[in-house]
Amino acid sequence: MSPAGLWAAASAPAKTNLALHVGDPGPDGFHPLETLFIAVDVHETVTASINSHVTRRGSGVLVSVSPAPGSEYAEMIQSGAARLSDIPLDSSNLAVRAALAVCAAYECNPGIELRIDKAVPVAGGMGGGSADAAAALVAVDALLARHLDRPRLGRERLMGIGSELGADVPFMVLGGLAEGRGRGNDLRAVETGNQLHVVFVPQDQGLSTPAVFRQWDRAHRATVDQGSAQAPDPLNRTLVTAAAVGDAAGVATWVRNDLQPPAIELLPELAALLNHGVDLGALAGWVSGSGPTVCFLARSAQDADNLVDGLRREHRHAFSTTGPVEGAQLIPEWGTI
Ligand SMILES: C[C@@](CO)(OP(=O)(O)O)[C@H](O)COP(=O)(O)OP(=O)(O)OC[C@H]1O[C@@H](n2ccc(N)nc2=O)[C@H](O)[C@@H]1O
Ligand SMILES: Nc1ncnc2c1ncn2[C@@H]1O[C@H](COP(=O)(O)OP(=O)(O)O)[C@@H](O)[C@H]1O
Repeated sequence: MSPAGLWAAASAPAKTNLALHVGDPGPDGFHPLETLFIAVDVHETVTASINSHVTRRGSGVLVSVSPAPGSEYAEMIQSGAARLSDIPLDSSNLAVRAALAVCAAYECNPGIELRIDKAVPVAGGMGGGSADAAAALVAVDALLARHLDRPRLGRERLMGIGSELGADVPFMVLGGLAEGRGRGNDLRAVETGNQLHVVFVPQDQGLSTPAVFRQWDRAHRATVDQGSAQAPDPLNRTLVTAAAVGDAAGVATWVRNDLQPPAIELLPELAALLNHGVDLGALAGWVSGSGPTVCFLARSAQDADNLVDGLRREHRHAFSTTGPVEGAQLIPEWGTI
């Protein structure tokens, strides 16, 4: 706890992509995307406090990570399917980078301690590190505004800062359902109605996002080499409308992830799992983002629970979520702000 007793906590959701259309990379190596993000109700929580002792150590931001009690991630740690040591605790941690970026915006680093309560499996294509960054942006903004008695930077400015940290970070601040273009950080919010029920099946092994994009490149080398770089296909408006109104059958028909084939090339067992979920009653299955977490769409909360039960009977990790949910938020009752 900070000597001044000043601390703030924020949560941010995980995501999947109901559409992920990839174009040929530009000179910076990044791939232009057309994507439809949906934020789901599994959350990372970041608690930030001021600790002047921390300024004398390293970057001036200290981070610790614990599995969120009761989360599937905590179970994965307990069963040996995931290791906390996969998460860096130095200045490459996305939450640390986010805290430092907010400090830079305020031109002040009084020494900050971060605690991450992690519920989102690591390197799974669910944007857990980006959610940590988004929650840290919101928590540290509130903390420094109060510490310095200044107005908060606010959501728009935090999304701009998040853009510099990673392609997914601005969406984790925004949340809901949103179309993403460019690197995925040029966002347009979509108004939504009913909720969708999505079952996530995390894998014991992670996949590196750059490795999956490189695998995609191998299959598309011909067009890049010929100097005829292809833009990503535009989003399917029928899918966007179906997701907006919570029409699960419509989403199941049109869901599309261009990174799924390269993810399956890197982890071939994903193909059988995708078919198996549909055999167990899912409306559709897809790889979440760059994978390897697999998602299944269920018609109802009951169908989602039945699917989770079926998968868990086979000793798989699985949990059900709903979305869209809101983006990064302060948790007033967890802080002194
Ligand atoms: C694929 C997606 C889909 O939402 O997320 P994940 O499923 O991995 O969570 C995103 O595009 C990833 O977002 P994020 O994980 O924030 O990526 P970044 O840190 O910005 O970039 C990591 C690396 O991915 C590659 N990258 C990322 C985004 C993009 N539009 N083109 C790319 O080629 C680059 O090699 C980059 O160095
Ligand atoms: N706070 C963080 N939590 C998890 N991973 C992090 C974090 N900060 C940096 N990383 C690094 O980012 C990589 C991707 O993590 P993550 O965001 O969970 O996956 P994905 O990009 O597939 O959604 C990890 O393998 C890890 O090395």
